[in-house]
Amino acid sequence: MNVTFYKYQGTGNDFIMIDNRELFFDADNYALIAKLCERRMGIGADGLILLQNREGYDFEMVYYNADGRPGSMCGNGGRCTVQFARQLNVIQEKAFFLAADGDHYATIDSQGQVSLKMNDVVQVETGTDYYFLNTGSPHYVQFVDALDQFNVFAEGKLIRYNDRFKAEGTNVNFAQLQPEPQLFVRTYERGVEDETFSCGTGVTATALAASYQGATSPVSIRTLGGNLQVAFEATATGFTNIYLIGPAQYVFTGTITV
Ligand SMILES: N[C@H](CCC[C@H](N)C(=O)O)C(=O)O
Repeated sequence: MNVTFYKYQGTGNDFIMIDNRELFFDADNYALIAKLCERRMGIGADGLILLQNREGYDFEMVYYNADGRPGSMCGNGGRCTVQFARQLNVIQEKAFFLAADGDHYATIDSQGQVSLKMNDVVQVETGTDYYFLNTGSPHYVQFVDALDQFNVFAEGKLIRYNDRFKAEGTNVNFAQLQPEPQLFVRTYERGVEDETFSCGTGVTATALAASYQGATSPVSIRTLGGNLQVAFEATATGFTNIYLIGPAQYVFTGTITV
């Protein structure tokens, strides 16, 4: 079978996008998805996304981590799927779509920046040296010094595989407050099991955590793959009106025989 795919990236978090409106691609073939995401034997990506029809929505986003397993919400992938839906003429500059964590609204501005509304965060666990919250995916957030030199892979892996998290996994974000942009974030991603250049739900979680350390909305964030913004309002126990804003870019298209 020939599979036509589109490669997209959002601040360096890269995805294989497949137009599956006709359901030609077997969404349960996790081994094939892992193979396509593999960087030496396949196309190479941090994740794979199927764009599908869904009644009552412009489209549905079906997201898989690079290991082939169905993921939870992916913020950069969500922004890329919105841009992909526009390339396919499924939407113009506004979208209402379904993802793993529920409904999402998004808009694309004239600069190509995609603003994605994230689900409300109802609670934030605050530990002695960490925050733990769910922004569509689970995120552990720790503030550190000298983040440029920090071993994100080794330290992130230790937390992701500790007794608390090893069964379900968690994404692990390390962050540093700085003058401009306000925040620098690096993320070890579950399901990729490595540091990625950027993680949208992770940047969102870290911006919310940073508000307890004095950061104010909108928070500007630097990742290894570019800059993002997160806007939000605090509630009694969490946050509402959360937006993840940044670029989402088409890279190339191709066909692979599987
Ligand atoms: N890169 C994604 C996160 C994927 C979440 C996934 N790694 C998981 O929780 O299993 C993002 O931009 O939000």
